Amino acid sequence: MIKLNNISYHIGKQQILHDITLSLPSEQVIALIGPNGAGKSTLFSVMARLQPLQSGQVCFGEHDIVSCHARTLSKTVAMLGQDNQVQGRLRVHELLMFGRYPYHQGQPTADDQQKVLEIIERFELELLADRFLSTLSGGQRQRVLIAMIVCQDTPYLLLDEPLNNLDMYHAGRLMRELRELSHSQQKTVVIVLHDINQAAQFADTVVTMKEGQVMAVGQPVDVITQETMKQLYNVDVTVLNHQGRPVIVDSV
Ligand SMILES: Nc1ncnc2c1ncn2[C@@H]1O[C@H](COP(=O)(O)OP(=O)(O)OP(=O)(O)O)[C@@H](O)[C@H]1O
Repeated sequence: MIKLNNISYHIGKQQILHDITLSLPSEQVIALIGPNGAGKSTLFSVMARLQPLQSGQVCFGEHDIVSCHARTLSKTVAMLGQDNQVQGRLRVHELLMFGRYPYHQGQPTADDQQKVLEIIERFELELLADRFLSTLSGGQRQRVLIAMIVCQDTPYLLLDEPLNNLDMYHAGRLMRELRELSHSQQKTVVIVLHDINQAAQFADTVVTMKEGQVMAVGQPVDVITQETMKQLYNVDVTVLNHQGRPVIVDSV
């Protein structure tokens, strides 16, 4: 379980996060949705200790991020940010091996090699594995970055808009892989999505955020409603139902 207690965050005089208290269940895909500027990325950065925790408490299972050793945290939670600059002349398989760094500390073992191969297969990266990152398209690079995060093999994954640049096939494949990882490998995947229908189709739990606050938490069918979409995004939508899950259609 991920527990957030009374998280507030300021940048200068501006309050970005307002007293967020939230418990997120384990072994689920949890979609975090909300309008631009709601504070989703800021919350992720605080949770992954990329930004200082100014107030409150964040726990991933038994690990409190404040008292947790850096190496333990890197084996507990992995985060894909929105702004991913990969520097240097690296091949895809070399980047994936970086994801294993918390385990091998610079000296990869056969287990690390095996994990990288498994992830290459899982994410259908065979044809890209020997390519230099600088030669990849935007979507290919995004797929490789996600694969690197999964290589870290942490029980908790925070993915900020991972569907950016992905085509329909790869977006669907990724969401299915994440669901598979959560349900069969006991991963807890929290994922920021702007595509509400992806959240509706694949998430076990949906969390909505607006203006630095959590508005609602629940199953897609309970959270993704006409009223919620109006409240969050100020858009009028029609909500259909497909196999027990909502599908939204913009009514304008
Ligand atoms: N370095 C900064 N200085 C000032 N304000 C900032 C800074 N970083 C973020 N903010 C503000 O904090 C708020 C939350 O930003 P954040 O990036 O967390 O939102 P988000 O929900 O991830 O948005 P998006 O969906 O657009 O990615 C926004 O109003 C943003 O302008």
